[in-house]
Amino acid sequence: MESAVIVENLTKNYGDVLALDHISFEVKHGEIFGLLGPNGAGKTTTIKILTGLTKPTSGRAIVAGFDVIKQPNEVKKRIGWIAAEVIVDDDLTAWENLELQAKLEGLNDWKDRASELLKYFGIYEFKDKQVGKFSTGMRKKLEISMALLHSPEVIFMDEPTIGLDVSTRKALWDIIRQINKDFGVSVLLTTHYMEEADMLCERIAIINKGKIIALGSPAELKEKYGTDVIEIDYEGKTDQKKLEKFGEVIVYNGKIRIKTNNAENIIADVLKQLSDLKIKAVRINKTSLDTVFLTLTGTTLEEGEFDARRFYMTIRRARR
Ligand SMILES: Nc1ncnc2c1ncn2[C@@H]1O[C@H](COP(=O)(O)OP(=O)(O)OP(=O)(O)O)[C@@H](O)[C@H]1O
Repeated sequence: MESAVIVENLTKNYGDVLALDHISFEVKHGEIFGLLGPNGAGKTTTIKILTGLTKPTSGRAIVAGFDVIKQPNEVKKRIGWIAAEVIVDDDLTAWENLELQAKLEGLNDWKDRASELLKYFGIYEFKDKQVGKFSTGMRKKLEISMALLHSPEVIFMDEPTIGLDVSTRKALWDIIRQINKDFGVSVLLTTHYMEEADMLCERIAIINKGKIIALGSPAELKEKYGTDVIEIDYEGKTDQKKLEKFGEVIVYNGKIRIKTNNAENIIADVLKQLSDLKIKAVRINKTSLDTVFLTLTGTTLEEGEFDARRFYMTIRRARR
């Protein structure tokens, strides 16, 4: 069977900005697939192309068996989309939101399905309550109900847990896993949270500056690119050369980073070498997707291009 999503050499220019640079990947049927990368990497642009909101400059994409450029309406019938910002209408009840969604989708027989979804998510008894009074978790459940109303084959989620507290985020991971299993829906989500990609996605593509720089299951990527990283905050002057016998060393901004396969075994010797420095903090980061990203790009996701201003704008939008 053809994959749920096929992306071939997708490229997108916004004027001089090359937002996507020949990316290719496939999402298999029934898979939870993640696009992981910092702000500005091209994640939203990818989702916008796959949901028909914008056209690629070149390349090809097939979603649920249809070409997103040539058959956008066929694609739209078969996909659900959950944006980073909350899309429910606070002034309406949950049921009215579903009714509006049904109208937008041109659905006639939607009421049984809507009841079934609200029951599935445990919010049926609140169906006639105004959504403005819902908790964040309940709103997310309603949003997902709306996205599932027309029984899509593929769901796109752009930064689904941005701005959520840790427990709501984890609850949402469970929901995403459940709908994937119970409704057989394939999921393509974007995230800049390493842990989210690691915990939730069967396979991920790491995207940076418009390019896919690695693709595989979290375990495969850790195996291939992962290392332990010793991180030392210091004051004083250090000689990088002295440390190179321990592994690959990066020194910048008052931080030393050493990539190694056996952090615990060498840490004492490393600190001995640095006895003339004022050591402020020492951390050992075991292999994780964060160290995979560091190996591939020389920077961590947080340091990368995480844009706090845009992040808080998104949260403000979500809270409105
Ligand atoms: N409408 C637009 N006009 C011009 N440039 C754009 C437009 N949309 C995105 N870009 C640029 O394209 C690049 C990729 O942006 P995109 O939004 O896809 O990244 P992202 O990984 O989703 O990050 P974010 O989480 O910040 O949305 C960035 O350099 C961005 O500034």
